[in-house]
Amino acid sequence: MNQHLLAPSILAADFTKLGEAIQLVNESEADWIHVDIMDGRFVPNISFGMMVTETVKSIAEKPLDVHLMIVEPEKYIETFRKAGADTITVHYEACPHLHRTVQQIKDTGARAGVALNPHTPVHLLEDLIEDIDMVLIMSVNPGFGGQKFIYHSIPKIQKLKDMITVRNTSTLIEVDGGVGLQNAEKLLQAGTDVLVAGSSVFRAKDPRQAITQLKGIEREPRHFV
Ligand SMILES: O=C(CO)[C@H](O)[C@H](O)COP(=O)(O)O
Repeated sequence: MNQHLLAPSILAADFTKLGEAIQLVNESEADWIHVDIMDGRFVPNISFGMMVTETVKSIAEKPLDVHLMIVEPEKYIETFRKAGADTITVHYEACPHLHRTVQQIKDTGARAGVALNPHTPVHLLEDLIEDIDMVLIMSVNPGFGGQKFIYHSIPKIQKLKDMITVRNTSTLIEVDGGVGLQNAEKLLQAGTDVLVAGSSVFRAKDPRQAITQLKGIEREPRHFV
């Protein structure tokens, strides 16, 4: 049995009480704080940027998992690292020179993640998987919280897990979008290491209890055939 990580996404928090939301995560069993950066170009929505990230970092007691849903992410990697990002994830679809961008993230000392939109197949990472610390499988189309989970993400996670197992790399698999108690066990069983949960934590009646429940799910290792 190996324990998964949980990263509550502050996109779903009440922004008038963002400090309280961070405090709640600080005091909980959650592992990371997921920070969604949206630019209104790569995705149709605009969220927040480096100044909010820096403010979150100033009170966060857990690592910041920064997901850049932006075009030309290579222009902002050092800035987000300085703002406090511990993991920086860029989109496959936004990076024509992904190998270079991954190295750029690593050079800052941050963990390097690559996100795949729902339509992007995992085999496209075959020639880069050894260099990536984490692959983020988007299980909704990026841009908004509270969307319906796309079921096809599960076989995709299994394929990615098989690729990671064959290559014997320590790459983590993170899943983001529509994640909650209703599908977490299946996601973990398929090979997920990190669950991102927005609405299912911050829109829950009792967010603290939601975190405890999402962390409490156990998984047996999936046997590779
Ligand atoms: O990246 C995101 C949207 O682009 C969010 O992190 C994700 O959607 C989480 O929100 P929810 O758990 O409410 O689906």
